[in-house]
Amino acid sequence: MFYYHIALLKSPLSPLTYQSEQTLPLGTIVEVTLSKRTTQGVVIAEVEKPSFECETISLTCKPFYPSKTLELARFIAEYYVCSLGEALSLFVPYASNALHVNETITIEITLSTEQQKAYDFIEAHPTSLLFGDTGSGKTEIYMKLFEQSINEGKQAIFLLPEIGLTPQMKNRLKHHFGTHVAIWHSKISAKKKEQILSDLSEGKISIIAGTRSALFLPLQHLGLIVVDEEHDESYKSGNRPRYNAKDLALLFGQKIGCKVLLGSATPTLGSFHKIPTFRLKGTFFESQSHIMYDDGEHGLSFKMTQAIQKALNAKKQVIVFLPTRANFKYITCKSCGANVECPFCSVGMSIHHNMNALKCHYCNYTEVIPKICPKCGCEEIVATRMGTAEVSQKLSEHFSEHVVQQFDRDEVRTEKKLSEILSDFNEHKIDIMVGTQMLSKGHDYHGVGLAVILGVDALLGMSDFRSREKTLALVLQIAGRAGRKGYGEVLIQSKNSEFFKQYLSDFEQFLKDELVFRKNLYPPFKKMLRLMSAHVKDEKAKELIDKVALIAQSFPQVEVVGFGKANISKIANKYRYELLARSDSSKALLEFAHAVKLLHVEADIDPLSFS
Ligand SMILES: Nc1ncnc2c1ncn2[C@@H]1O[C@H](COP(=O)(O)OP(=O)(O)OP(=O)(O)O)[C@@H](O)[C@H]1O
Ligand SMILES: [Zn+2]
Repeated sequence: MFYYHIALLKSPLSPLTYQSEQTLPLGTIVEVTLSKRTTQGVVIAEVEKPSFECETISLTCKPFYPSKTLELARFIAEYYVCSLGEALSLFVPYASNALHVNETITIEITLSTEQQKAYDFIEAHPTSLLFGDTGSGKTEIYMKLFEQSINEGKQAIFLLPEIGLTPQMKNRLKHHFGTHVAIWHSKISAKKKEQILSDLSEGKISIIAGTRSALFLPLQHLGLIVVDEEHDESYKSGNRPRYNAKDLALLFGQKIGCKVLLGSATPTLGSFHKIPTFRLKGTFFESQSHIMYDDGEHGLSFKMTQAIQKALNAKKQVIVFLPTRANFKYITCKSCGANVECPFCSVGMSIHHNMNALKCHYCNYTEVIPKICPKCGCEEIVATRMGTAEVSQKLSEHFSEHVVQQFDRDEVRTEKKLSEILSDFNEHKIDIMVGTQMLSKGHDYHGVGLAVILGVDALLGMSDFRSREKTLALVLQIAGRAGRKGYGEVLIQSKNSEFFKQYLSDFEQFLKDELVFRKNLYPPFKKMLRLMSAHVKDEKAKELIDKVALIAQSFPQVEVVGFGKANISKIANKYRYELLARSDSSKALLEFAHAVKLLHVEADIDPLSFS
């Protein structure tokens, strides 16, 4: 009889011991029973006969995890504080009979002299950062790298924040690489996924373009990972394991020996600080942009409608950005000052006029818009902080001859609708597009003459040490959608125009100044860890975080920055508390995280969100 440690897939449990009559290679996927239920696990180690009775492995499966994957999963389990089974579950296993086909291809792109310099720099560095302005032509450089990768008989992964949002990118890839490229994201159908996996194992696919989960596909000849828009927070998983695909790409690069390229017009401070950087300046096409400010109250101002009118007169298109969905973010009582809150979350609910309802954006709870303040009974309650639906409506009324389109998650619910809107926009069937963050995601349209940016002061004022970096990056990305070819204007509504004036034309200077500000306090100089407790009973959640704080005392190298109620102290009826810790030593921080083995407490290493 042989004995093995089995990591149970998708289970938070530590590996368990099972027996087998035949020897099994490490990485074999097996079926075992646990409390009378059949479940899948992975053979991770052969062990001595244990002193207790153990159950027999019931079945072995064909697909398997190679030793490299086991090694990467071990790192993920250690670093992101999860079980090995959970870490392995991220990966798609390998088929046993994978083939490889060598092909050569030529694509029709000629790089400019500057682009070629960037390309040579990337070729010369195993890991690099392409810090290229919006519209500078980063994408074309990636395409050339993919061409080279195919011609070397290697495979490449092209990570994008939300490929679903950019059908344009899909078209560019398909145009150059045809069936050599496959698109992968969590919303493609199971059937389609199966087809891609089968094509992969037959060696038909050389490039996988997709969201963060694409990193875990079985690629035997991986030679290159490109992480586009590396600053984008959607690379970080919001669930356990809370990994960051960008950081994992860098790790995979080291462990597998493949090349890694990060690209962005607004790189994160961490990447800029650590990684050899090529600076690609200016736009590929001749273009010129003019930035204007409006320091009025939040809402549509005369200056704004004038600027829009001017762009429309010049037959240009306009994009209007706001960080808020719905008609209004809050409904506020004039007497007691309170926002009407969700009964299950400690957040104000938003007004959606099309449903005549108040809706919670955290748990989706919906109720009728009240006529009086539920707290004090006062009859004067007013809507505050305009959202996309309201601005769209106002602009449609004001510019009734023109087509206005709302562009956010409420309006764009399917991929079909998304491509329709974007292709209408491309064909200039839409004059004004009003949207949320979705507007900032790498769209390349040549007709946009004006970008209007609203509501950024609220983002700048968030209690997050990264709020300056995040807000500036967002504004730059949106501004970068205007005037990609020819003349473009940007109008920013803000009372912080000094800040934007100083840095919008020089993000690099911002990064340098920010490094000074973060020194000795925050990443990239310190490591951070956030521990969160959540429970239906308030006192239980608090008790848990108190326990965590007590455990922290045994780790002298770990500094507790603070602990107590989370920013949003209740979501979906669960009370939330948090502890924020930092350290110079990654090792000490992880030891502390692993020492906190409490049910209902979750660890988030290198946290990006503090809400
Ligand atoms: N070498 C080239 N030959 C022809 N067209 C190019 C070349 N490089 C860039 N372009 C064109 O310039 C425009 C901007 O390039 P691209 O979209 O690659 O910029 P980007 O750096 O990815 O921008 P962003 O950061 O805003 O997404 C595109 O329309 C692209 O097709
Ligand atoms: Zn709610």
